[in-house]
Amino acid sequence: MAEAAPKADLRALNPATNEHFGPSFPEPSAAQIEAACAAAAAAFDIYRETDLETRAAFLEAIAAEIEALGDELIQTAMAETGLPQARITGERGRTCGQLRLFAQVVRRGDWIGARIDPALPERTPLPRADLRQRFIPLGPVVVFGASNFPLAFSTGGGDTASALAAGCPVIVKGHSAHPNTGAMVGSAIDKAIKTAGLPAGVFSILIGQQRTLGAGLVADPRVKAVGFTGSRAGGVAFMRIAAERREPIPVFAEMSSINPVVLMPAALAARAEALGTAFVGSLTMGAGQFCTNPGLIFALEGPDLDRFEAAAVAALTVAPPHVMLTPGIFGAYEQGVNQLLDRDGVKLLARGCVGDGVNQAVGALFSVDAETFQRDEVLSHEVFGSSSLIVRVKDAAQLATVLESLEGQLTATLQMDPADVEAARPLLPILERKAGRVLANGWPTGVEVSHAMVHGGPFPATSDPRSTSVGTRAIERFLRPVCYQDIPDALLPAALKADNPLGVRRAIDGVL
Ligand SMILES: NC(=O)C1=CN([C@@H]2O[C@H](COP(=O)(O)OP(=O)(O)OC[C@H]3O[C@@H](n4cnc5c(N)ncnc54)[C@H](OP(=O)(O)O)[C@@H]3O)[C@@H](O)[C@H]2O)C=CC1
Ligand SMILES: O=C(O)CCC(=O)C(=O)O
Repeated sequence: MAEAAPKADLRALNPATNEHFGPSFPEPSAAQIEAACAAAAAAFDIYRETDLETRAAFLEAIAAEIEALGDELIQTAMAETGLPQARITGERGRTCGQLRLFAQVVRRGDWIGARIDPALPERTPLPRADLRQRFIPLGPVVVFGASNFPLAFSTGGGDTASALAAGCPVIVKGHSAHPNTGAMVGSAIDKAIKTAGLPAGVFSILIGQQRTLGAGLVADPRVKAVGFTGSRAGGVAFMRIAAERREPIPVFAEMSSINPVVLMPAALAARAEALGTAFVGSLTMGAGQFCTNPGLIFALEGPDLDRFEAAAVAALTVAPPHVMLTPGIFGAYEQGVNQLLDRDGVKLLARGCVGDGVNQAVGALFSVDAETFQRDEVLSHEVFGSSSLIVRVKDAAQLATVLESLEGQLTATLQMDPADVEAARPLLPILERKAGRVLANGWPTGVEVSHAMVHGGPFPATSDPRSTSVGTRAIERFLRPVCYQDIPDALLPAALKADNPLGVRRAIDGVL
């Protein structure tokens, strides 16, 4: 097979104008990939044993350095993504808040998970050894940021924050859709590294667009885990590379979700119009470029659903178009919508306003009956953007069956009134099995960064349903337990020494 022609050096593209701007980013060479992996490996043993205060202050310094980039960062991210100022400014706040939250987690030290089962030399018939456990970080982590969150899910975003909090050096594969934003945030992290006096290999960013870059990083034997947010195809490609390595490694990929919303009968009867309008608000926000976008609505057919549809149609018809992140993402959206337009049994209810700019998504709302939905697998594929499908069900039994047929999701939502509680009860176990977050009376877009948040779920929402990519539990993905048996106190890590110099919480014989 002929080799693909080499691509021109990467330059930023403004999706609102299709014009390139800013400097060229030459593709990182094999030697640069090698150097980043070697530096991360060399930094690991030093960084993972930094004291809690140093590591926490480092995360806070990253937040401060990102803020110090000021308006130039906001303007650059806007030009590279087409996202509006308020959104990028809010995202910067979320990014820095996330780093500061992880700093608190690091200081508290609970993540170390210290456990001590003291020796029982007199126990019969066999004595017990002294057993002490703590979590240690996995090693260098490769992070693939998302195109749709150039700050909060990218270079200095959640995966980077949680991996650094755990004590893992990070190598970011900079997203080709926002190279300048990535480079600016990378330079902020470099400054924080210098301030903290840490080895340079604690963080690096390689900005490029060749498949060999990401693939080479995931295959490198010094890399011990991967964080990814993006397409199902990309996530699955990295799962495969990671599994085929001589030493397979975990991949925490957040990929594809269509986020079912169930309109329960009493709620629908009481507030069909308000629900229809609010639904379109969530669907069209940010051109629907959220993996939490409400892509599927389920409700019993009848006049209340007709009212909901009428309100949604009225709201969508006047919804303005919005430029999408990249021409590629716009093309994929158009293809997804056109595919739905061609499907047997699928009815187009409404389109949004058409604009005169390039790469502008026009919202799309469809409806289908539950039998057709269940027969046609294509109807439950994610269309990334402001497209959604209303599935009309006949009765409660069919609703349960159709929910049971769904793939794994990041979220599942119930719009419900108090009178719906008993009808919702049997649905909850199904939704728990399908999704990482179950909501009542909200819309799934907008993920809170907190301790109890789960932004995860069964495949294909993620590659590993046991964790979350948002919230403080994300640190657990990058840790593994080690048990120290009869190790002398002088050699034990500080968290496990007899006099507990770190003052961390420890479980002694299982009791905290
Ligand atoms: N689940 C979610 O949260 C999101 C899902 N998406 C989905 O992804 C689609 C494309 O968006 P995008 O953000 O570009 O996601 P991609 O999955 O295409 O890209 C994400 C990152 O992974 C890299 N990458 C992807 N596939 C490979 C591969 N096979 N080998 C090496 N590197 C790879 C990309 O490199 P490069 O920069 O060179 O392209 C990029 O850095 C959207 O249309 C949407 O369907 C998008 C954003 C968020
Ligand atoms: O809705 C959000 O705030 C986060 C969504 C998300 O994780 C994504 O779109 O990648």
